[in-house]
Amino acid sequence: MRRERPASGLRTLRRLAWDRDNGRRHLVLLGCAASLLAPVVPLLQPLIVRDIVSGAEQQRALLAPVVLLAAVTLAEAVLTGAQVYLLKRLAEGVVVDTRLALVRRLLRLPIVEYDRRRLGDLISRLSTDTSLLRSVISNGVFDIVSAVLLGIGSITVLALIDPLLLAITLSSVLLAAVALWTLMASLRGISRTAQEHVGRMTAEFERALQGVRTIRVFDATEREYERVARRAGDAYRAGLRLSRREAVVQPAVTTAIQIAVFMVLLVGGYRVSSGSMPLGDLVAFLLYLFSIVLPLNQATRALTTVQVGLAAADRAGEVLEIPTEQERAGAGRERGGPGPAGGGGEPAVTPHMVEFRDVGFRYDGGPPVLSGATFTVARGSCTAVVGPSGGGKSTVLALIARFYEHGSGTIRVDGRDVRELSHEAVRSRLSMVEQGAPVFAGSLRENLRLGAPGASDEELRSVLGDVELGELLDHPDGLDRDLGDAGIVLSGGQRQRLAWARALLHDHELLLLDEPTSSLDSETESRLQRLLRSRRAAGHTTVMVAHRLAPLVDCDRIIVLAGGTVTAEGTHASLLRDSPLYRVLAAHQGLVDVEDLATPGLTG
Ligand SMILES: Nc1ncnc2c1ncn2[C@@H]1O[C@H](COP(=O)(O)OP(=O)(O)OP(=O)(O)O)[C@@H](O)[C@H]1O
Repeated sequence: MRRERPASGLRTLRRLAWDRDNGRRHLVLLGCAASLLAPVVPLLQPLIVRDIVSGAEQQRALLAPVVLLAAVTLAEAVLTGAQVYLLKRLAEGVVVDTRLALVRRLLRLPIVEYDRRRLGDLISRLSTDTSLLRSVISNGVFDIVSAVLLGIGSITVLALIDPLLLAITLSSVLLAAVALWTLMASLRGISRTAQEHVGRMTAEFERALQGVRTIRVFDATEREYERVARRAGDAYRAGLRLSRREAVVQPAVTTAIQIAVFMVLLVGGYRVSSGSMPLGDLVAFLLYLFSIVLPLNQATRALTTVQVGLAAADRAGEVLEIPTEQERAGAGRERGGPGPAGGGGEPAVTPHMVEFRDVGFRYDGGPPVLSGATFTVARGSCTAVVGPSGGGKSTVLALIARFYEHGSGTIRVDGRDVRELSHEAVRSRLSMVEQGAPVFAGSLRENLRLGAPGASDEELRSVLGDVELGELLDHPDGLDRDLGDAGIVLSGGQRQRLAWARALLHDHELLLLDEPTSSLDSETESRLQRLLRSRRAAGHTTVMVAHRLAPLVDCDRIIVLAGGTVTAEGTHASLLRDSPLYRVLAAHQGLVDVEDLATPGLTG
């Protein structure tokens, strides 16, 4: 089941901009100060203008108020510049922090989370959603604060100048407030839906790019385009719903202000002409009205931006609240080095490098994949796991590497219950060649150094020779050669040998191999087997999963896994004698005569 904890965008923003002591608090405080100061100038300006108008009417000296007006206007320009810079800086900081926090967490999630989620959607949270956060801070929250303060200040001054005109103004502005309130109630939800559609579109597009060759061959380009287009259409429609709400609100606010201005002009003009109101008061009143028009419009836009940004922060927060692999498993009682279960005293070397006792496992609520699986892998041995497709062989390797938490029973690695070890401690004992042998975009050197960052170029060249990849060094760029996305410039066999080279360089005591020779010719396969024999001679342990039995015949022990349980184990020779299933596998690969299949008990 997908776990969707409700995440609060506000909480996420607070965490990133304030809680973490990352030197950004002073920016937040300065931003707040600038927002508090920003309304002061527009509040002062009309009062000074009123003085100037009255002074002109009464033919008083105007120098002082004019100089004051110039100083206040200059101060406003400086303040605005400082505010813009501070807020942009704060916004960029929050965006980069969010991105880093997301990447940090996204690289450390339990493997099961990657199984559950669409990678494209996770990428869209990192790119599109975090960009939306920027405007929340740079022209969102603080604009609203300034506008509210300016509004309160203006209303107070307007009340002092003329309460009747203020009452007329407020009744019109109430209309705008109702429209705004209605919009805000729904904006965040619609925006969140729009962003989810963008996430799904990215996921569909990523899927299409990943399988672009297959799509071409099966003439499915147009159908794939339709899939992406459907998601783009969903995002477009959600965007339109958003725009429709905004389209109602913006004019409602503007019209309300215009009505207020007309009413003030009408009533104020009448009162000035009848002598019950000084002209300076009417001018000042109108200037105040105009001075809140712009911030009010700005605040309307800012409220929209904030809602969109908060929806984005919700989505980022959702990921940030998924516990990492380590957090979910609990910190692991011990992070330490090799030793027997229970620990204490001098670590003893146990005879088994891997031990499965009655292990039961199912993927994320699916059917049982392993049930009561029990076997051991002797230290320094080469052990193979064979069996029908889908029988759980790769799952065994995944559980040894602790990619998933097993349900029941006990798994020991190097004599230690894996649940007592941290994930890092388990993995510090092993190397792996995965099925499909992933190669990373980047240079040959970067790929080789993935698990051995300190390896010298000499060591890299030597290991390439060991796995028969010396030919790659003939390229003019040598170790700097760019291997393209997912190692596209390499052949399937080269990619597999590169995965071998990487695992050998990593050189840990336990080597896990999942179908490691499926793309190799028999000569290269023999060469790699010799490498395994020398590792075995050095006391290292190998667990190998393979369909083809030929490369496994000289393994010390072969485990036959079918239906999630170990049905037989022994050497190639003993299994041919004792395991009907193994004989069937061997016969289908031409390792024994088909007549042998007639042996009694074969179908049992
Ligand atoms: N990440 C996953 N999420 C859900 N189910 C999975 C996952 N990986 C494997 N399975 C299921 O678990 C079962 C065992 O898969 P596993 O890959 O371990 O088999 P296998 O013996 O290695 O098969 P093959 O020889 O074809 O590689 C299969 O039924 C498969 O569908």
